[in-house]
Amino acid sequence: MSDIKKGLAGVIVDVTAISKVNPETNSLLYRGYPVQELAANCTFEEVAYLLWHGELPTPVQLEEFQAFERAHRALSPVAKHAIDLLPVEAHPMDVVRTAVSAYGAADPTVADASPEAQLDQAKRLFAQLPAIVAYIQRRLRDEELVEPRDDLGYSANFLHMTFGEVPELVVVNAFDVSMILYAEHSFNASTFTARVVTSTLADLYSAVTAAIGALKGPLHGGANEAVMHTFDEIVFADRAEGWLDEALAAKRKIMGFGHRVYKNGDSRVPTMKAALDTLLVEFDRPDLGELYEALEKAMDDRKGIKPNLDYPSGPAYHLIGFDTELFTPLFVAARVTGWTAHIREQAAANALIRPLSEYVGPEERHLD
Ligand SMILES: CC(=O)SCCNC(=O)CCNC(=O)[C@H](O)C(C)(C)COP(=O)(O)OP(=O)(O)OC[C@H]1O[C@@H](n2cnc3c(N)ncnc32)[C@H](O)[C@@H]1OP(=O)(O)O
Ligand SMILES: O=C([O-])CC(=O)C(=O)O
Repeated sequence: MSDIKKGLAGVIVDVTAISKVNPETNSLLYRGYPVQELAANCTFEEVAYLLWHGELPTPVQLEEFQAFERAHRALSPVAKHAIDLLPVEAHPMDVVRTAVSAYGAADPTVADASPEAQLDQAKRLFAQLPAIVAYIQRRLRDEELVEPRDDLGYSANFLHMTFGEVPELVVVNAFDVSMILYAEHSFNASTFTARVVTSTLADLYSAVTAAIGALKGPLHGGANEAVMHTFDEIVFADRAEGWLDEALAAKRKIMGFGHRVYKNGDSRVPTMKAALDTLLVEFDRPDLGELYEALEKAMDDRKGIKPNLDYPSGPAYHLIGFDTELFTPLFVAARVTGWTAHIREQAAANALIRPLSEYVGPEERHLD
């Protein structure tokens, strides 16, 4: 057997200038800036701009970008129609995947792969995703669609479209931080998927739709949902150790823990945990904080495995008021920035991604 790296573990497949994940220093840089600094000082709109353009926007550029985003916030009739055709009980990740695909099929620029057209498509998808996700949430609760407000920033408007009101600033800020932290993470499975699709010269929407499919799985983005199911199972902090022992004995994977690249903790967790702490205070839920810490400690004691970003994000989205099934679609709304930055980077220096495999099936044989 030749030297096969299962899951491409440890394999460097290309270069990227978008983000740097460094497990040795436990750091994550977006275009050179530490993500913690961006989360403390920038809005998600500024970070999106940075990921696409390589530089933070000047005040004039930011104003232009905000005006564009606000002009494309209303749910597209095609996306709405596609959503309305699906059963209400369909999983929101399947619905968001379908809505993005339908939106792309109806875009007359879909076949235009020029850098300018792809940037425009990326920015429109960025503006559309809050409308898509908010509408899916409202439909699940049998509530009417809420029109966007153009006097609000991205996150405040997202929450307004979801809940029909703008929550306290502390909630908007925690949500905005989560969007920034989820925006980009180098060659993770969904981003790599987007790059593979782009490498065939398929359009941006095909690449994003495929990436949404890759994100859905619980080993990747689906873990933020699964974390909440874990908390729902355990309920009380003093049951965390016993629950964990049973789960490990049953060889269950504990969702929200472990990472392919970080082996000593995820660089984004302290920032997201701080945002979660503000929500635990705001919603007076010390019990959830105790449960969070009890499971984290038990997992560290038993396996020495640390939480990843999905661990604090799950309970944060729960406190903000989203149904659990909406957590991964929120990840989509954030990661569409990273995916589309990578799609444009792949397209600009393309090579078809087509690795080899070692054949282990039957030797050549013939029909009698
Ligand atoms: C935003 C994101 O997408 S972050 C990732 C979100 N995913 C999750 O939280 C799902 C749970 N975690 C996992 O399944 C894994 O940690 C992964 C898939 C994220 C990373 O996996 P890999 O790098 O392939 O690590 P691998 O699965 O080889 O784990 C190494 C060892 O740690 C164990 N391990 C790793 N994570 C976990 C976990 N969450 N629960 C229990 N055991 C774990 C494995 O069972 C394995 O043990 P073994 O050597 O005795 O077989
Ligand atoms: O990098 C990964 O493999 C998964 C991850 O944390 C992300 O996509 O944010």
